[in-house]
Amino acid sequence: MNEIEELEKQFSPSRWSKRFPAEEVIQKHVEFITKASDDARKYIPCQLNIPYGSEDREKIDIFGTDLPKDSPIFIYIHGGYWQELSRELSSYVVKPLYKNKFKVIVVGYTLCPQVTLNQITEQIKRAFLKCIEYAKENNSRSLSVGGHSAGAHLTISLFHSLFDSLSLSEQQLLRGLYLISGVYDLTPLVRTYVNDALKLDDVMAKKLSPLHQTFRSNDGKLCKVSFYIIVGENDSPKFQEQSRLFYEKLKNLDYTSKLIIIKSADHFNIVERLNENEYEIIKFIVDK
Ligand SMILES: N[C@@H](CC(=O)c1ccccc1NC=O)C(=O)O
Repeated sequence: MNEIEELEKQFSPSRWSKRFPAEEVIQKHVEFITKASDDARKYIPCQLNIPYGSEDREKIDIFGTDLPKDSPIFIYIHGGYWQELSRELSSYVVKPLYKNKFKVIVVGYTLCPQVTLNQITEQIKRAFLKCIEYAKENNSRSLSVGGHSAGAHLTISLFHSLFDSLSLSEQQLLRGLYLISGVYDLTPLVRTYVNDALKLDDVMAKKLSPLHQTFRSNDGKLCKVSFYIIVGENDSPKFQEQSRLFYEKLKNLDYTSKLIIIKSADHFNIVERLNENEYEIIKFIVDK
């Protein structure tokens, strides 16, 4: 394999599953998330399609609208290399958290190449501000955010660009960030198929990479947010390495962080299992 082929393999999560061959693992993933997401919308009281902007996909879905008003909130940002999937296909994460009396907000955003990745980060900021507004109106006890793959990148980008400008009471609302199989360095993607839709150059890729961005140090542990950097045992070596490096970066800056390797999980069942009550990530979210 030449260097580019090796890079493409490292950044093709489907090629590292030990359960199914590449095409099959994606097909099964989409089947699973479609069915489980439909079920969530059918059985869990929700308010769908709440706009946070004027674009078609600038909407959030709120689940658990029958729960006590001040219930804790979990916000979910889906993955798909910023160019696939949707919030409609992502309500499969709701059920176990709902059973644990969490409201879940699933965030939609426009995909590349219709918009740039930088524009997506701006959309996510606006979506999050809408969630904060909702949390304040409802006197919510806490707000946590979780993202998968590209969604983990968007989650940490949100923290990087927005956290310091929140009021103290808004900052104190934020409890945990759950970064699942995330992408933290975008520079290797520039030379792969992923960039056909992203159209990033080296400068922009670096600017948007959490591993290259400057985070202020958490002196005195003023920021109380807990970071969970989670990656699958069967994610590619590059994905595992990026998670480890990002965890080390946060740790060195004194943020409360935990690195969690999920045994026998690949890039896809690591999030599919958010549909299971006994899953360890659910316990991390609920027990914190
Ligand atoms: N083309 C990719 C697909 C992919 O990366 C993906 C698919 C669904 C959900 C998340 C994904 N990855 C990152 O956001 C692959 O080969 O696995």
